[in-house]
Amino acid sequence: MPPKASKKDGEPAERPILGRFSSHLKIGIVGLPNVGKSTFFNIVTKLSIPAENFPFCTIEPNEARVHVPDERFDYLCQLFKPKSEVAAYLEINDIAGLVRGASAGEGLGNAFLSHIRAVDGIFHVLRAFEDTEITHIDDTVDPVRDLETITQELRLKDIEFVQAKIDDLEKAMKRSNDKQLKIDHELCQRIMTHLQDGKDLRLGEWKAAEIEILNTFQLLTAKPVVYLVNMSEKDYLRKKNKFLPKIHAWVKEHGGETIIPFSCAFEQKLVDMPEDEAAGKYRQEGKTYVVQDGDIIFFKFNVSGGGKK
Ligand SMILES: Nc1ncnc2c1ncn2[C@@H]1O[C@H](COP(=O)(O)OP(=O)(O)OP(=O)(O)O)[C@@H](O)[C@H]1O
Ligand SMILES: [Mg+2]
Repeated sequence: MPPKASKKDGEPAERPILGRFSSHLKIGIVGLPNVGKSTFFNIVTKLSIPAENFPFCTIEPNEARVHVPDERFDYLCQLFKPKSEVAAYLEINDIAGLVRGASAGEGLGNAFLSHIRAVDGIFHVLRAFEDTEITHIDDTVDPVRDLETITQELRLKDIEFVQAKIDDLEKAMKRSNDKQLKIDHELCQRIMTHLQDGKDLRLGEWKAAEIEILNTFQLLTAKPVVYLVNMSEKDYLRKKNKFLPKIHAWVKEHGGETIIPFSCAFEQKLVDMPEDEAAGKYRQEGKTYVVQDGDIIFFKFNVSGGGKK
């Protein structure tokens, strides 16, 4: 059962999270080619899959499990000294880059869809670093255009899926008077209108019963998203990037999800350092900031890769 939206006096209603609820969470790294997805994957998982300067370097998805550090878990273990300690982990999938027209077979075609369909949430990596040596599939660095490209492709794929569902339901409705078919058909039509209006499904207002049906579809635009803004080391350290305000404005207008600015270039350096040296550097410089609901919250990473406020 998905959590219901609750509303305390004066507080805005919390948007329910669509999706599968399980103790085995999978997150997919999504974005245009050559934006730093595999580099990010290598940094978080401490692996070394190919992350080279050419589009479509990744074809097959790479998967890894990462430990999620949590000082509350450590505290409880110290307090209760349980016989076994099973800490939380997250499965991360590095997915091939998407391009404009991907939903119709451009680039690496449709294979990416099953990979995105299989995850519970999306890390959407955006390129906000300028480097003439690193090819951009659309020639110029423009993360807001890239956001539009990716979200449009995901929406188009959802439209295709829902249209097929509507066609199937209409065929079934000719053969049977089952009330559930009518309910599903009406919901699919509302989903379709929502998508055709250019809106992602996770931003819709759905009733609990509708969420249960929606969750069986595993639609791409229903998945929760965190935006990872990959900037140059210099911008990251001075906490300034010319694209960030525009990205922030776009995200605010399209659901206001979490934005995490970071730098693959900076993180890469730290990964290659001995832990003590990296920890020292993190303490000096390793502050990042999260932009959520218009607020900028500073927090420090710790060396094992997790963030704590
Ligand atoms: N912040 C950054 N500053 C400079 N260069 C970067 C930065 N982030 C990544 N790169 C470089 O960009 C190139 C592409 O990175 P990567 O292979 O990780 O992209 P990708 O999104 O996985 O691409 P694909 O979809 O083609 O697999 C690499 O040469 C990487 O070193
Ligand atoms: Mg890659």
